Order: sequence, then structure tokens, then C-alpha cells
Amino acid sequence: MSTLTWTPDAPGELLPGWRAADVAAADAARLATGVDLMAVAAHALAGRCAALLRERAGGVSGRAVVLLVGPGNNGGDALLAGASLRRRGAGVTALLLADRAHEGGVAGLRAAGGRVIRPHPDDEADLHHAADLVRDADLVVDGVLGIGARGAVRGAAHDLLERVALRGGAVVACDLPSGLDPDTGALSGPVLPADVTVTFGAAKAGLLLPRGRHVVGELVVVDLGLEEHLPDPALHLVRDGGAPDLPGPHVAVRWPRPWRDADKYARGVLGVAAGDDRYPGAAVLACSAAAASGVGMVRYVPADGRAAAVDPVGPLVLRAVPELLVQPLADVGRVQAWVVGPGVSEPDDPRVRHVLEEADEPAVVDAGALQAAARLTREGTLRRPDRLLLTPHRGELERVAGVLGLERREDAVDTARDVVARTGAVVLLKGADTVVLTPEGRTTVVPGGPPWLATAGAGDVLAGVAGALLAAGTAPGRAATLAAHVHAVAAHRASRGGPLHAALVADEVRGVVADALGARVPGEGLASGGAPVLWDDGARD
Ligand SMILES: NC(=O)C1=CN([C@@H]2O[C@H](COP(=O)(O)OP(=O)(O)OC[C@H]3O[C@@H](n4cnc5c(N)ncnc54)[C@H](OP(=O)(O)O)[C@@H]3O)[C@@H](O)[C@H]2O)[C@@H](O)CC1
Ligand SMILES: [K+]
Repeated sequence: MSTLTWTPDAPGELLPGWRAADVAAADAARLATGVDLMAVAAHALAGRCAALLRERAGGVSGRAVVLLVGPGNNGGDALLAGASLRRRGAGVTALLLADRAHEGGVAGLRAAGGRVIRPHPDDEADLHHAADLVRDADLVVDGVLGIGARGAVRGAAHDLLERVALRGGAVVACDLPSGLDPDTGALSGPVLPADVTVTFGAAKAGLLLPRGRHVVGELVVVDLGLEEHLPDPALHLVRDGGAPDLPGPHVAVRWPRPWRDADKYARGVLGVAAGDDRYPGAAVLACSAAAASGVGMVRYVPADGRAAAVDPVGPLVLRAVPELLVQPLADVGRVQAWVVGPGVSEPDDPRVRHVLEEADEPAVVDAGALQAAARLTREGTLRRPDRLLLTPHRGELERVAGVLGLERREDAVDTARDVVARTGAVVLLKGADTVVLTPEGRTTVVPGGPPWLATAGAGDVLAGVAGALLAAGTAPGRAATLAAHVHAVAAHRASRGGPLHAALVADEVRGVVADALGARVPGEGLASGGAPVLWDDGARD
């Protein structure tokens, strides 16, 4: 479970993240206006450090603070914050871990009465002493590297971090945990996981991405007045409602809700082409989750064009969702969206061919239909990919990329981006966190469910929720983000810290959506007064 929160409480539902180069350019533009950004940054950093010391060590005065200082301005921030903490009575020691250090910062700390030590990188006794100081500190400020970092931390800082990485005391990262790539969140070398990361000007994308999130702790974004100098964000992170089991405002604002006299078609009719003799449960889970998400009706389409009377899966699905219709592909009535692929084991299943090559309705393409989508892309016969939402986990994504002949990438998010570019469909990449990427270039990170959610059938539930949203007219990118968030929140509820299974997650979906929408008056339609039934302003988030 991620502990990432952010303050000050952002008014929006989404936290934007930028690339380091964009933030550096905005920094430079803002600096040119004559503002002393480092002073503002250091002041905010010192304030958060003092608060953490009060929380964890009962005060600031007399507490031991160690600054890990690298060669650049990141170290300068830490030194100036250290000077401020020293003036508040803390004992502050700076460990200079590179061959140079920010001069103004060193002078500032010395003037305030702080101690400055430069451990020799090749001297075992020096490093040992430094490691002891770090271990005994009430608070460590990581100012080794910021957005100027290239690769893993090197030199004395590397050796020291390796020795102290598992210490238990409080850690505040200055701008970002050193060793975390500000753009991708990739961690290289030893990294000190932070209790709080105080980041300057704008959240860096890497702080919000799955690979980096778990070492960030609480994220504090310090306002440096960069807004007008920043381009569009590289990505967004969806926020929860204050705890992982509470849905965030994103859902309340965007979930489609029925108008007072909406009929079932207005609510959305979903075709579910899922499950077969080998995997009947996938159909049950997808249909249950769709029903729990507010779909108007589900038409379940059995394998092999079988009639309802002879299909063995139909009775199971009907037991779970008595109001649904079981209809063979040849007789299926009107639907507004599809879920295709969960529990489909035959690569040539006619249901897959129908949805991917003949249908025009939006579709969630999962599991057994993913490779077919890749193959049809290659053959140029995938019908209207802009209506499709592909929902692979990492392994499936690799296979899709393989079928598409894409170059191997180290980071799954990069692979997903390539798949989006090649197919023209939205991709929802499942993992510890979910990442949604759209052809318009929007990337949204949705904090994941508990680790217990890595369980058979979890993806079938997600597909059902997303399918219900597509049937209601929600655009694929937005449906993906909403479904992933509701799914993760439902999983937190189902788990309550313990094991879960997919059917329990499906059971929680209805309550999560109801809680998210609870503030609205039932039957009154949309606060926005928009489209009569369900709304979608076309935004692709
Ligand atoms: N700009 C502004 O207005 C503001 C900036 N602010 C602050 O400045 C920070 C950016 O500062 P910065 O540009 O000096 O970069 P920073 O990350 O401190 O270090 C770069 C140095 O590290 C070195 N180095 C690189 N990789 C390395 C490695 N793996 N292992 C070891 N060394 C490595 C690299 O050396 P090089 O490799 O280039 O020889 C270079 O000397 C930013 O994060 C924020 O905290 C705030 O005060 C707000 C206003
Ligand atoms: K840092």
C-alpha cells in the first residue's frame, strides 16, 4: 500500500507531474525574474523538517539532524535548511559527500553554528563514523542529488547510503529521494526511502510513477510560482478520498449517473463476451462487476455460438446476475459496449473476431482477446481502434508488444506507450499501480489496490467495471482511470489488510461508487445539467 499523500491539499482530483527538464527550464525562467528560489525552497524544507522533528522526536531544539550533501544545488537547499534548523536549536551536521559543495550553503550553515564534515571516500574509518552519525540522527535530510541527477548515486554518497539504507529514523528527501530518476521513477543504487519528500516548484513525474512512489512517502509540493513557466504536465496521479479505501473526488465528478427517466438503454447495455468451458468464472466476475457499476443491462454471449439452453456457463452467470440475458452471438441484441476476452481460451473464438473486426461499439479488450488485437493491428484489420481499451498486465503487454514487433523496452510504461502509438487504442497497464495511456498522449497513474489484489479474477472485475462505463458513454481513457480507481478502492475494502478473492472485490464495487456519488441527489441528474443521461465532455482522462 502506498503512503503517498500530498500537501497542501490540492484542490484538484489529479496531481500533475512534470519532467525534470521542464521544471529546470521553468526554474530558470522564474529565477530570471529575480526571485531567490533557493531561499524559498530551503525555508519550506526547514519548516517541514521541524514539523517532522516535533512529531517524531518531540521537538527541534537539541535534536540531532544530519544533512547528506551532494555537489549541486540540491545540496545547497539542504545546507540552507540545515542552517535554519540550527538557528532553531537543533544540532546540525552536514556530511559533504562530493568533491564540491554549494558554497553559499556551506557558509550559511557554518555561520549558524552547524558542523561540516567531509568524509574521505576511501577512508573506511571516515565512512564508518559518518554512518554512525546517520544512524544516531533524529532526522536525516537527503540532499545528495536533485533534478541534476544522472544515474545511480556515485562516490562517497553511494558507499554511505549503502550502509545506512535500512536505518529506522526519520528521513526527509530534498526535492526527491537521491537515486530516483526524476522522469521515470526508476531507482538505481542504494536509495534512502523518505518519510517526507519536499519537492520544489512542481511534482516531478518520477515521484508519481509506480517505480518511485514507494520511496517518496508524503509528498509536499512547495510553490515557487512556476505555473506560467511550465508546459503541460507529463502525467497525472489520481488521488483517493484521504485513505486508500475511500474513493477520490475524481469519481464523484466524472462517474456517469442516470437522469430521472433514464431507461436501460440510456444507462447502457453491455455485451460480455467472456468465459468458456475452461474459465466460466471470468464471465461471472465480469458480469457481476458490470452490474454493480450501474450498467442498464448485460447481455452475456456464450462461447461457440451456443444457445442459452445448452451453454454451461449461462446458468452460473444467471445465478450471479439474474437480470441478465444469455444470448448467442448470432442473436445478440443491441449493445452500447463490449467486454471481450476475460476467460476466453481459444485464440480464434468467434466472439473475439466479432468485437475486434466487425463491431463499432467501444470495447474493453482483455486477456484472451489482447493478442488477437495485436495480430489484427499488424494485419491492418482491427476495426476502429480509437474505441478500444486494452487492459494488459505486464506479461500480456510484453506478448502484445512481441506480436506487434516492437523494440524491447526496460520500463513497462514505455512499452505501453509504444503499444498505444502502434495500435491507436487506450492502454490500461495493470500492476502495483495502474497506468492509463491514451493516444492523445495523456498518462494517468492510478494508485493500486493492496498486494492481495494480485489474484486470479481481479482483472475480470476491472474489465466489468470499465465495460459498464463504456456502455454509459464514457470515453475509453476516462473509463480506464475511473474503473482502475474504483477497483483499487473496492479491493482495499475487500481486503481490510487481509486476503481477498475477486468476487469479494466485485461485491464492494457498488458501495464504492455509491459513496463517491453520495453527495449528489438521486434522480436529479447531473449537477452540470449536461447531456440528459450520462455525460462525457470528450476529455480523455
Ligand atoms: N534551479 C533552481 O532554480 C532551483 C533548484 N533547486 C534545487 O536544485 C536542484 C538541482 O540542482 P543542480 O542542477 O545543481 O543538480 P543536483 O541534482 O543538485 O546535482 C547535480 C550535480 O550532481 C552531479 N551528479 C549527477 N549525477 C550524479 C550521480 N549519479 N552521482 C554523483 N553525482 C552526480 C552533477 O555532476 P556532473 O555529473 O554534471 O559532473 C552535478 O554536479 C533541484 O533538485 C533543487 O533541489 C531549488 O533550490 C529551487 C530552485
Ligand atoms: K535529494
